[in-house]
Amino acid sequence: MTAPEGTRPFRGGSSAGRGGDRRPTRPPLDRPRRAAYEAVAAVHRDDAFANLVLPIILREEGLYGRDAAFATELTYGTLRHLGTLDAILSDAAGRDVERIDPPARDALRIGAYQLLHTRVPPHAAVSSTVDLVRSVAPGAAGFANAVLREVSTRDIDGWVAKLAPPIETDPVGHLALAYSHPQWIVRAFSEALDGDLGETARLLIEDNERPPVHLCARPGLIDPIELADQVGGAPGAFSPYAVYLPGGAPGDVPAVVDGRAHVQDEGSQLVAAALADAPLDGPDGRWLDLCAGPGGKAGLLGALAAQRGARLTAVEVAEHRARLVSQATRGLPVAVLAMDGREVGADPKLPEGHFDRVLVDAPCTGLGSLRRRPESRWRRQPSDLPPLTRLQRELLGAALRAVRPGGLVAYVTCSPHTVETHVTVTEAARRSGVSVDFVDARPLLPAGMPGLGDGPTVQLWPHRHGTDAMFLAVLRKG
Ligand SMILES: C[S@@+](CC[C@H](N)C(=O)[O-])C[C@H]1O[C@@H](n2cnc3c(N)ncnc32)[C@H](O)[C@@H]1O
Repeated sequence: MTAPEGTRPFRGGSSAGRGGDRRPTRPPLDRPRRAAYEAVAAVHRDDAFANLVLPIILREEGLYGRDAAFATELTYGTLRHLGTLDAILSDAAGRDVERIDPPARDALRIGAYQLLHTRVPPHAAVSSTVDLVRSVAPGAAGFANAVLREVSTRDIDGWVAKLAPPIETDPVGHLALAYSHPQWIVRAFSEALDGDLGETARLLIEDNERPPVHLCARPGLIDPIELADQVGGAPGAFSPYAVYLPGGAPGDVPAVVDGRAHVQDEGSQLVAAALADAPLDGPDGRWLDLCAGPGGKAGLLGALAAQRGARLTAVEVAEHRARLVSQATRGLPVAVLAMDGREVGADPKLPEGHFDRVLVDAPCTGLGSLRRRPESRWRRQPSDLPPLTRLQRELLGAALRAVRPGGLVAYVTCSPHTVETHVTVTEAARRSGVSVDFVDARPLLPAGMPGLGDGPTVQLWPHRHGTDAMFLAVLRKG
C-alpha cells in the first residue's frame, strides 16, 4: 500500500505564515490518518464497531476514493494486527503498551501498522504519526518519535523472531503473536483443524486479509451470470447463487437496491441451500428459520420457497432485527415473527411438529467471520461460550420440537469452535428426547467441493473454501 495523494508526509512542525505573520503554524492534519485514528479510538474508547463507525467518519471528513481506501486500510489493518503491534510497541517503548495514554497509544498503533505492514515510506509513517500524536496527546510527540524509530529498526519478521516464543515449545503462543490472534482462539482453531499447525497458520493469515464481498443472486429473480456481468464480477466457485463483487459499494448495485440480490457470504448461501435441497419424504411446504435476523438466509430461503411452492416462517427475537428480516424478504412468501424461538409449543404461532424444514442459524461467537469484524477477536472472551452454548442447545431443542417426524433441521454456526458445533449438536440431540439421525451434509454441498472432511457434519473454512467458517449439521427427526 502506498500513501495516496493528499497523505504525503508533513514537511515540518512549523513554518512562517503569510503576509509577515511569523507565528508558528501546525501542518494541516493528514485527513485519512486522522480518520483512521478517530475510528480506532472510537472502537477502543466507546466499544464502537469499525464497520459502523468508519463510514460515518469518512462521510463527515469528506473522504472518498483513494483517501477513503487508505483510511479503511489503516483502520482495519491496525485493528486486525493489534495483538502483534502491541507486543512490538511494548518492547520498543520499554513499558507495557497499556501504560501509554490511550490517545498516544492508538496513534502509535496506526504508525506501527504503517511501518510494518504497508509500503508507506518509514519517514512518512513516523513523521505523520508524530504529527498525529502532537494533535491528540500534546507532550507525547517526542516519546512517539523515539518509539517509532525503534519499531522501524526491524521488519515484521524480525520482530516476530525477537518476540514470539519458539514454535517447537509453544506453538499456540508462537502463532498467536506471529498472526495476531488471542491464544484461546488459536487453540480453538487448531483443535477444529485436528491440531494441524500449518493449516491453522493458513487460517490465521486468511483472517488478516481483507475479505471479498459476495452477492447472492436470488433464485428466480436474477441469473447469477447476468448479475456478474452487471457488476463486472465473477460467478462464485461453489454456490450456484454467488457472485464475487470486484469492488465498489454493494449498496450501489441496482439488483441489490431493488431486492433481486443481497450481500451474503458464499458459505452462508451454501448452508441455507443445503437445507432447502436435502431430500425429504412427504409434505414440503412449511419452512422455518428460527434465528432469522438480519435476514440473509431468510432472503435466500424465501426466494427458493417461492420457486417451490413453500412458505417460510422467519423468527427473530430482537425487534429491530425482525424489522430488517421483513425488509430483506419483501415480496417473498415469508411471515416474520418477532418472538423468542424457544417458545415452540408454548406459543400457538410456533406449533410443535408442524414444520418440514427448520434452520437454526444460532447466535454464536462469530469466530468464523473474524475477517469481516476486525475488532471482534479482541472483544470475544472464552467466558462468552457458556451462555451462548446454553442458548444454542435450547434453540436446537426448540427446532427439534418444531419439526415434524421425518422432517429436517439444519444447525448452523458462523464459528468453528467445537464447543459451539459438535458439542452443542450432540448434547442437544441427546437431551431432545426424540430420535435423531445425522444426515450426511457433504452431498448437500456442490459436487467436487474439496476439504469437506469425513462427515456427517461439514465445516467450511476461509483458507480452504474462501468462505466464512460456517458449520453445518443436518438432523432428521425420527
Ligand atoms: C447468527 S444470527 C442469524 C443470522 C441470519 N440467519 C442471517 O443469515 O442473516 C443469530 C440471530 O439469532 C437471534 N436470536 C438470538 N436469540 C434468539 C432467540 N431466543 N430466538 C430467536 N432469535 C434469536 C439474534 O438476535 C440474531 O439475529
